Amino acid sequence: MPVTQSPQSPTAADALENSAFLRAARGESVPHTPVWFMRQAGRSLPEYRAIRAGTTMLESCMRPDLVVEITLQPVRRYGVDAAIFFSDIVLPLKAVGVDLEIQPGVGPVVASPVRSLEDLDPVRPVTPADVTYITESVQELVSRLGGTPLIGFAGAPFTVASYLVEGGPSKDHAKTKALMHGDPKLWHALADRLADVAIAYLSVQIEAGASAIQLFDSWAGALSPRDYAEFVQPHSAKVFDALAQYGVPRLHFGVNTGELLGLMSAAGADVVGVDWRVPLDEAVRRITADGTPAKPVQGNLDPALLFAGWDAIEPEIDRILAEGKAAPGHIFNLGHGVPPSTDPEVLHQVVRAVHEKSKHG
Ligand SMILES: Cc1c2[nH]c(c1CCC(=O)O)Cc1[nH]c(c(CCC(=O)O)c1C)Cc1[nH]c(c(CCC(=O)O)c1C)Cc1[nH]c(c(C)c1CCC(=O)O)C2
Repeated sequence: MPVTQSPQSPTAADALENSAFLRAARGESVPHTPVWFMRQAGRSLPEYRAIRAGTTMLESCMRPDLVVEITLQPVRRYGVDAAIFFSDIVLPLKAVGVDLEIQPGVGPVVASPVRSLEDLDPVRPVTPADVTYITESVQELVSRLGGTPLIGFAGAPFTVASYLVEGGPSKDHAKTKALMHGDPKLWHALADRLADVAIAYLSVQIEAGASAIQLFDSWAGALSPRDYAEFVQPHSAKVFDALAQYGVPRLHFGVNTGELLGLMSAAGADVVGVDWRVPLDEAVRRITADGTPAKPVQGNLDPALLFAGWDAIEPEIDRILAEGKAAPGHIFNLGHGVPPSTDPEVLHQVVRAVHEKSKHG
């Protein structure tokens, strides 16, 4: 097994290995339920808005000074149990020269959407030399974070393909589904290429010291289980298989994936992320329906609840912690990303409550 870079001191390495996040991800007993938030770094934090002023999103992702500071901001403010690397799912494409940008308030926009096999030529996996700033940022973060794990991430083949085929964000993913069914050969070539893109990008992050990885298939919930099984699962499985050699926990998440939880788990995830639509104990039933043993789950407070007041949030935390006990490990999170208008104080209160309520649990 390749040895990932350890933090400098043996005590930090020990604290890291025994962190609540990594223990829960491995299904081991924990001192408290670990908690972090998808999109914990970002516009909800005034210190993020200040440091990002005048720099585009993708430029920021290529500057280690900004990546390190932005990744650390929510860890400092909230005391979350894990940091997530500040980057974006389209960064590895930008890094190899695919013509795209991230438009504020919109998302990734691609200049020449994929329509033919020739359009795949620019879509190639990064080499470490393409992204020295990623290696540098991860190494610096690992040494600064000490006992707090750093989660690396990438976009899964379907979700990244959707941006490349639609040319930008889409509600129905209609062009992507049309390509999938109308030209399966091109679809599989694209998805296979994007599996290699994710493997390369995640390998760089793990080799630089990331303790876990999350594969975001945010938009997979748009697919029927049948389409997911035929057109998507084999490509995501390729990513998980290729990373197994590193031995770090592999998390998998998508929105609206209630019907897909079993298939997404079977793709090779060690931890299954769940949005707010399916209670965690029901998610465990769906994951184990085909006879596979239960595995740790992550989730699943509805981000909309962050605006409902503490009297509404607190019972939801209690419910989610109780339902999470059905799994061999539970990592508390939202059911999707932190909305930009969230009051950071509410997130801080959630972290404190999860820790307090789950102590010795
Ligand atoms: C689908 C997707 C994207 N990017 C990502 C996903 C999968 C996760 C999910 O489902 O939310 C992944 C992502 N993007 C970003 C992170 C940072 C780490 C974290 O979670 O804190 C992560 C994990 C930073 C970002 N990525 C982006 C921002 C906002 C940029 C800004 O601050 O102007 C951030 C902080 C831009 C982006 N990039 C993308 C979108 C939809 C947007 C938002 C567009 C907008 O509303 O402005 C594509």
